[in-house]
Amino acid sequence: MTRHLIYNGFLHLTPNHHSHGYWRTPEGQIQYGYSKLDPYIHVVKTLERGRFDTLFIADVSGVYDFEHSIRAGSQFPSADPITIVSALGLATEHLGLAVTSNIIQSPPFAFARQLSSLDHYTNGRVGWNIVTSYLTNGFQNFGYDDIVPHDERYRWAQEYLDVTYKLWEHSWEDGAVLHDVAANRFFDRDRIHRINHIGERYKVAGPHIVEPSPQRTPVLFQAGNSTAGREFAVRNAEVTFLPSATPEAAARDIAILNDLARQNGRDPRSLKKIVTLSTVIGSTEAEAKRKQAYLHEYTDFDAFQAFLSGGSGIDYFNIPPETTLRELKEQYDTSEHVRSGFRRILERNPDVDLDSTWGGHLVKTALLPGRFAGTPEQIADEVQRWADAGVDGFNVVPITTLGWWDEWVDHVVPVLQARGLAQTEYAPGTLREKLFRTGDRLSESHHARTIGLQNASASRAQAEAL
Ligand SMILES: Cc1cc2nc3c(=O)[nH]c(=O)nc-3n(C[C@H](O)[C@H](O)[C@H](O)COP(=O)(O)O)c2cc1C
Repeated sequence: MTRHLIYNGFLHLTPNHHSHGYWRTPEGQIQYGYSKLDPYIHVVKTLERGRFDTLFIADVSGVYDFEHSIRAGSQFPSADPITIVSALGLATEHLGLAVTSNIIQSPPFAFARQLSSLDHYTNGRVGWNIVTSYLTNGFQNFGYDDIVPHDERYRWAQEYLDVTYKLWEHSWEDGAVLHDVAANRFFDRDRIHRINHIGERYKVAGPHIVEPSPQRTPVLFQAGNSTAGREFAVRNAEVTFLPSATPEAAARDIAILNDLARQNGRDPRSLKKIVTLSTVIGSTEAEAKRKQAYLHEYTDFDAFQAFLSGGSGIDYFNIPPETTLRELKEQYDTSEHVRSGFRRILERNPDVDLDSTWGGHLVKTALLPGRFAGTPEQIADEVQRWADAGVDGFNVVPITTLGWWDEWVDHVVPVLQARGLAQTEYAPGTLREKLFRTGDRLSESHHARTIGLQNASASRAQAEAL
């Protein structure tokens, strides 16, 4: 393989991630096992068999709406991804394990401690999908009356990250672990520092209370393609998810991000750009299309609309289906929720007619899983098109989060491997080393490394007084 394309298995610990309504088919009922551990063990073993880079667990900390998403089990309920990582780590040897965690649900000190612990227990295979949360109900579950405005969430996220960076990268110097029996020193207290972070939202003394893990900072994943989202990505992310719906759109999005990275003094290659790949696999094209039609037939459009409404802040149920895409686009541009979402919908079809109606568009393009239906060879062609546009990899979206992966691994992966589009063996080392081949740690020029500890000398004095 000339270029390492990244493959993430994308799922959510919930009955229905993106195939809203499919649970009503005999095939979809495998999702009844969503709250058990064993089916996920099978998933990660399958992903590892298929040499996937990472299991990527999505998460929300609230409900999309109180009607259809609850009735249909659409991203409701949602178990905490962090709780499953130790178990999945034990069942695997190489697979990266990336969890989504938003900035509202746990204070940065507690979260940094959890991720350091997991990075130890998985020998350095942990990643973090940094999200700011887009659900109003999510904010209401953590003491807010309403969603915090979009750009303010990104400022908040930066402070949250800065606290975790100080804990992961700066609280413990290299060489702090001594195990020196003769000197009676397990640790070198002079190399372990309080961080004394005092910011707008957080006041955290430290020191970090987990010793540095193999990667220190977990591999940083992020999505968000608004202006604020892109700035956040080039400052922090190592892997970013593009909303691009076509290879042409991806090439444009990549060029914008690369320019921004360069302006920020960052090597654009250090930021991997990946897209969503959702497929229906058939042994013939006709079979794939039949399966896609079946998926479509069982789509629960009310649940799908609730999902779109909760994420966008636009109540589609109160918008007449004859509303034009142009009118909706204007609302999305100023929405406090997900700004790049509607752009993705528009770009799915580059020739989209802005004067066409929302109702027509919904029916035509509802299917996230199954956006591309074809044979393994056709899927490999599609992968090649994206790779040629410059994307670094894919979030593979299954039809059902449980059970479906064998089909991909048995039928698609061998074709991808034969064409040099997927790895046949894992590289050794931590997740970061596997993905970037530049070592276990974040690069020295990354903001997390350069931020240092303000008042480092004061912190050292305080550390001495520990
Ligand atoms: C592939 C992908 C996965 C995402 N997963 C989650 C998730 O699990 N939880 C979440 O709250 N947001 C998730 N998001 C939403 C992003 O975190 C972000 O809110 C969104 O991309 C909009 O950002 P923007 O307004 O800067 O464009 C995901 C987005 C993408 C494209």
